[in-house]
Amino acid sequence: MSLMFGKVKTCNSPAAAAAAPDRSPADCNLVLLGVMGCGKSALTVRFLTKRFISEYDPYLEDIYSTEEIVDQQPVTVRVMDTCDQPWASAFLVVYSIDNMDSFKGCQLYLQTLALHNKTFRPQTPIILLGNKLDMDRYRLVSQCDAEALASRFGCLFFEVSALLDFLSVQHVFYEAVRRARRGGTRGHLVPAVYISEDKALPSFTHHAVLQGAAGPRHRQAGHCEDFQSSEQTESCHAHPAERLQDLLTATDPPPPPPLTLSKTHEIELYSEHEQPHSLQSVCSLDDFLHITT
Ligand SMILES: Nc1nc2c(ncn2[C@@H]2O[C@H](COP(=O)(O)OP(=O)(O)OP(=O)(O)O)[C@@H](O)[C@H]2O)c(=O)[nH]1
Repeated sequence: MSLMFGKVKTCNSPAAAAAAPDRSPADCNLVLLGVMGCGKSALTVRFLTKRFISEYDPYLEDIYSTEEIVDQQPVTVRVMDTCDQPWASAFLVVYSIDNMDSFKGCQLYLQTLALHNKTFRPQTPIILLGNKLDMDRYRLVSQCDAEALASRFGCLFFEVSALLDFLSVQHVFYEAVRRARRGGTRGHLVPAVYISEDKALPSFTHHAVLQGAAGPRHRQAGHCEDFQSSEQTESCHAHPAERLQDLLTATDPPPPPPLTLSKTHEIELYSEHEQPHSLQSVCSLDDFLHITT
């Protein structure tokens, strides 16, 4: 699979221009992890475009870049929606508050990331993010449990609704940028780790699979009923902690894969009540989003 990068759009905002007249923005790579359907694409698109779009093609992955001003400092934020990039400035581990399996999936991600953070300094910030707050009446994951999990892994915790609330979503992404800055993780390379989020589901998927950056993205669900039992499987489906440990024992992190730029389009995105938001990407938004309406 070729990797595609969104080209950084020209910074149109006067505030951005005033804040950084003569220096290029820092980069911040945010990676969203979470099981299928927890709302990673919705959060990504909400942050990038201020809009909520209800349906996406789940097989499309992409990386988008946008220039933002966070605490008066310009930053180029690259958002990677469950991609297999080998580096991240911060991770957003997402679940849906009305889906307990998605929350259990987060535990596995956090365990895996915690192992990674033990080995490498500076630590890569992690945010546990409960999505679909608008579904509160169907809530299955309590705030209390989520706070406890976040505290266990030393990460921040937020609940948002990609459907209802742009500002809260923006706040979380900005907070990730702040944490990445504080942690000094700018430009920090981490080993190539690919997490197949579908297989990370403890209850209705097979196994969490960590692979090199070029690894495929598996979609088919397996039949493992018990997360613990995945430890006893063959090596290609080993427990993620074991696979990660293998990766971490390598002295040199693998180099990033070559970047392949495809067509570039300037996309002008309008929401009903907002100013136009300009975003340049490697593909048209319609390629990325499967808009059914
Ligand atoms: N009610 C509600 N629905 C949401 C919210 N965010 C996402 N959804 C819906 O949840 C479904 C899955 O959202 P996606 O953004 O595609 O989830 P994903 O995690 O990217 O899924 P994959 O791409 O398959 O991994 C879609 O039908 C969205 O419309 C939210 O905040 N509230």
